[in-house]
Order: sequence, then structure tokens, then C-alpha cells
Amino acid sequence: FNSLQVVSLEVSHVQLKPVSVGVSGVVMQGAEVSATAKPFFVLPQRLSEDLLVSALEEAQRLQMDDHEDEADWLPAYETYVMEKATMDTLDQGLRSAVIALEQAALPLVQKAYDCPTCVSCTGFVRRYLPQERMRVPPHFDITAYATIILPLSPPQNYTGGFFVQPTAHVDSRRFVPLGLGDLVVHDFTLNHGIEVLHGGRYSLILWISETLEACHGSHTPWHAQRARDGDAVAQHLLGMMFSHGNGAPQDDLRALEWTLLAATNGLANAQFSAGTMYFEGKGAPEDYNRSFYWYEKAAEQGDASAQIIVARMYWEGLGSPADSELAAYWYRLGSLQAAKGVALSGPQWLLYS
Ligand SMILES: O=C(O)CCC(=O)C(=O)O
Ligand SMILES: [Fe+2]
Repeated sequence: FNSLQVVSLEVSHVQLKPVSVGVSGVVMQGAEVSATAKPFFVLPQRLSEDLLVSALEEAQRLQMDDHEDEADWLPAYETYVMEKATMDTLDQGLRSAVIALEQAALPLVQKAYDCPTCVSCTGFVRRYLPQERMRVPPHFDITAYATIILPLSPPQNYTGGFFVQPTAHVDSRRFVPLGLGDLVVHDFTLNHGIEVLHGGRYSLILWISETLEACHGSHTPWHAQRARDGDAVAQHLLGMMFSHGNGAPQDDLRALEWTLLAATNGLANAQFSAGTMYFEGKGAPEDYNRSFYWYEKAAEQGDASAQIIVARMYWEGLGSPADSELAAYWYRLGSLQAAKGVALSGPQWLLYS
């Protein structure tokens, strides 16, 4: 149960189809989205090369924060350029890039995601370099109603980059090819991530709030009603917010409640979280049977970490009868994905000891 070898991911690309959207004219719509996700869009070449060159130079000089990233709790290597809808003091290139980005994409956000009151709330620059951070694992943006992404680095500086992943299995991962000045627009229902395979990449990201009021109060009111209406992604995100005390008070009971609703609605990310919460006794007494039940559901949907954990639980007879054949079966599936470079997460004892 150790030494998972890491080899490179195969790169396959998402199919983009031209569509016409309101005031923004022709944009490219991604076809590889999950059942719950709204479409995402690529706006081709909305920023000039000159602007991108100076914005990239300035981004390279920025001091990066090492606070924890909300997708994997490792140092983020990001720097805020806008907070609560107010732009920080920035050099000319980055400042112009933020303004141009908003002008190019906010009308599309308002139209495509049906929110005329949407505003840019939070902006940040991210850096992906070898030895620091080369990935953000698949996730939903917790505190944004919608997101606008501009890679500042030209495509020849790196391979890989932004991907979407409709299922929990890495084989459903599709990279979105982005040329110089292309932007991505997506909403909170899109499971996405970053995997830089070679080289280095800088990006400029705007998180959009549904209203200025929500932005100023650091609230995400759009999740509450949707979660009550049965949207599994919104339920999962509320669960994460209560669990981590991010955008909501820390509250394990409510975290488990929302997570179980999302898990019951079939969202693999939530099934994995439910497994971990029962394993660690968060929001409910420690319960290996329930933990195993939810981990196995996530494993069946293709989640690599869940597959390794379920293997371990079958091996130990933890929450299930001991079964070395099933342990080997799940271990093989999980390690095949780990060998493709998928980062594993979860209780360390279940993954690695
Ligand atoms: O760096 C990017 O292009 C996007 C990163 C991302 O998905 C995030 O910070 O939530
Ligand atoms: Fe994201």
C-alpha cells in the first residue's frame, strides 16, 4: 500500500462549438460538461498582445501569498488584485487587464447566467511554477457565482492548463485550449481545475458575486435557495462552507446535513466528503460503516482517492467485511489513476500507511 508511481497525464481537449450570445457576439461553448453544470464559454482574443505582455511582466514581479487554497489546503501562490469590488493599487498593465477583462466578460456573465446584478467582487493573480504548485485539483468555486479566467502566459509557455472534468474519474478530464488573449467564463456548477504539465503559467481571475450587497458582505446567498431547491452542487458547497467556516460559521452538524443531501443526490465530491466526515466523527459520531458506504459510492463513480480508501477498508475489514479480492480490485483502479498523476486526498492513515 504505498509508492504510487507518477507518470504524465494524457492530454485530450474539449470540443468547443461557436455559439451566439447576446451582446458579446460569437463565443465558444464547451461541450464537456456534467449533468448539473451550466455551459461554460471561451471568448476568443478579447485582450491585446501588448496589454498581456505588460500584465504578465507585472504579475511576475508580484509578491505571492502562501495562505491555504480552498481547493486543496496547500499554499496557494496567489495575490489579490481586487477585494470587495475595489481594485487594489496596481501597476498600469495589470490594472488595464482587470478593467479590460471585466468589460469583455461581465456582460456575457450577466446574460448567460441570468444575473443582471452580477458584479466583479474578488480578483487575483495565480502562479504555477515547478517546485511550487502546478495544479488545482478538480473543484467548484465556492465563493463565486461565476468566474472569469484570463491566462496571462502565452500558450507556448506551458502545456496543460485549464481543464473541465464532468465525472469523478480522471479519464473524463478535458483540457480547454486557450490562445493568447482568450478568456474563460463559467459559473459555480462547473467542476474544473488546473494541471500545468510543463513550463510555467500565470492567470488573472475574477470572482463574480450575484449582487454588490453579497460581495460587500462576503456572502453567497445564491447557494442557499438553490440548495433548498435540490441543486446538488449548491448543497455540496454549503456543506464545504459550514465545514471550513469559509463564508459561513463553522458548524459540523450543518456541514454534514448539507453534504448528505448532496451525496444522496449523487454528487461524488459530496459522497467523498460524507465518507470522511463519518470517518473522522465530524457532525456525527465516528461511524466506519457509514463512512465505508459513502466512500464506496464515490469509488464507484470513479474518484481515485475513494478507490484507494475503499481498498484499504476492505483490506482491514473496516466498515465492511474483510475481502482481499475486492481490496485488490479497488486498489488497482485507484492506483491506475494515481499513476496518471492524480493527487490523492483524504485521511492520511487510509491512503498511505
Ligand atoms: O488559475 C486559473 O486559471 C484558475 C484557478 C482556479 O480554478 C481557482 O483559483 O479557483
Ligand atoms: Fe476555480
